[in-house]
Amino acid sequence: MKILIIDDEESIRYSLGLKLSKIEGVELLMAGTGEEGLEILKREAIKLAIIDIKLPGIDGIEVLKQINQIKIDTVVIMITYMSEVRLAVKAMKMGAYDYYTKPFSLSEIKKSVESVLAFIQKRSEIEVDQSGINGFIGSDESILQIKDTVKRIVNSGINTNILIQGESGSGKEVIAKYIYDSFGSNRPYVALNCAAVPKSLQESILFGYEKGAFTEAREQRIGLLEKANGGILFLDEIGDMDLDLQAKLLRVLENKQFKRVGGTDDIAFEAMVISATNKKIREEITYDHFRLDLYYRLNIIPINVIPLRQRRQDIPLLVSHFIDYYQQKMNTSIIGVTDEAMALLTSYEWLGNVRELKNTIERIMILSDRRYIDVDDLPKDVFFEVGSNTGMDGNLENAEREVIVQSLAKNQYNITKTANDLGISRTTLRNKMEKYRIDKP
Ligand SMILES: Nc1ncnc2c1ncn2[C@@H]1O[C@H](COP(=O)(O)OP(=O)(O)OP(=O)(O)O)[C@@H](O)[C@H]1O
Repeated sequence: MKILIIDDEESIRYSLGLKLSKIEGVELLMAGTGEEGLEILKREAIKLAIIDIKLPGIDGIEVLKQINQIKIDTVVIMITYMSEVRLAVKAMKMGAYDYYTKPFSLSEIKKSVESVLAFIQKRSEIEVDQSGINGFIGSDESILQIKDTVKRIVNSGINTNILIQGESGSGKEVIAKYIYDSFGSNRPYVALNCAAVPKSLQESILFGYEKGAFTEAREQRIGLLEKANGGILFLDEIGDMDLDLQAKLLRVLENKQFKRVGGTDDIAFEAMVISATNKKIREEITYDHFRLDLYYRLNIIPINVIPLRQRRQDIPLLVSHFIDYYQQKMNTSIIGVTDEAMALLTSYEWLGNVRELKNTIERIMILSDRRYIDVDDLPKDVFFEVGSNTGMDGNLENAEREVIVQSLAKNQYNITKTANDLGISRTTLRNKMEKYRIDKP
């Protein structure tokens, strides 16, 4: 399994590398900057990335953001100083698996990495077939409206263009697939994730090329526009499309034809174009990062997916959908969620939207051997973000008290260690101990 360490401190790369290289089957890669690390992440199948938050150039949080965008399923662990634990907690909300605080014990990190690798191994065993998980689940009014819009598009039989906007992880790709499935035919479905492909390669991938068009073009290659003919072209993260290419795409959409790179023949283009973006496209237009004319062409039918926190009634539905799915795949003991845990899951902010919820359930299903997911199975950030809301009812308060008591006991009532473990500040921990009348025994 390939592990990538991104840290600008050579001594950390060296010592961590030396320790982790003792784990059997591990291949280590190193990067001193976020940019270098991202290059490696795009090129290699990295299973685990250990990333320092503070880096020269783009920082660890930005690297994590880009990992989310290019949709690789690398598990991420952040490294941070105690004084920056808040950033690490933010990273966990963005999908990081865990964080280590400096200075750390190398032996503890080795142990922890071994258990993460066991988790990754177990997860890879169930990743054989994810098709069953692709349903478009939701009964919120906004989701029903989207389903209705899709029905109308299908009934009209017209090849229109659709722009899906929504936060990262809210289900834009799921909707694109849902549209495709709703046609119920064997049309082609071709996708390009603009964030995952370097801008310099986007054109040749989309348009294809003729033999000899440029030095590396040793033979003719058919592009995605051609492959999508008669079907659907899904342009994911359209906000990351190169500006020159935006102009060329606009011409294709207007003229309904194009030429391969280095080619002279016009090729007809007749397909539905579905684009998606989590960027605020209006702002991108203001900053001249995105062409207004292309926006109008793509946005014939707008679909806006609202964040999960604005359609909380869908959370229990999604939770049981994911539990059922993983239950069947892994045959785990978990078959449901306690009321207290569901209350927390429903109140949490889910800044990473459905993706974060799905990852949370998957992780608990792999790690827990209970029958019902309970409060202390939940990641610490889910627990404490909700726990700090004032409108918490008695049950949740009891649950929070219990987690604090357990964590204090585990850490021999060491305030710093416990606060660190729980991902909250020492002051917050002290306040909570006072509120719940928890005294040192
Ligand atoms: N309504 C839904 N029903 C079932 N699963 C969903 C739903 N919405 C999202 N998911 C799941 O959540 C994860 C993220 O969804 P998806 O990739 O569609 O998000 P996205 O909006 O395209 O994200 P990004 O902007 O980062 O590309 C996927 O694993 C998907 O299966």
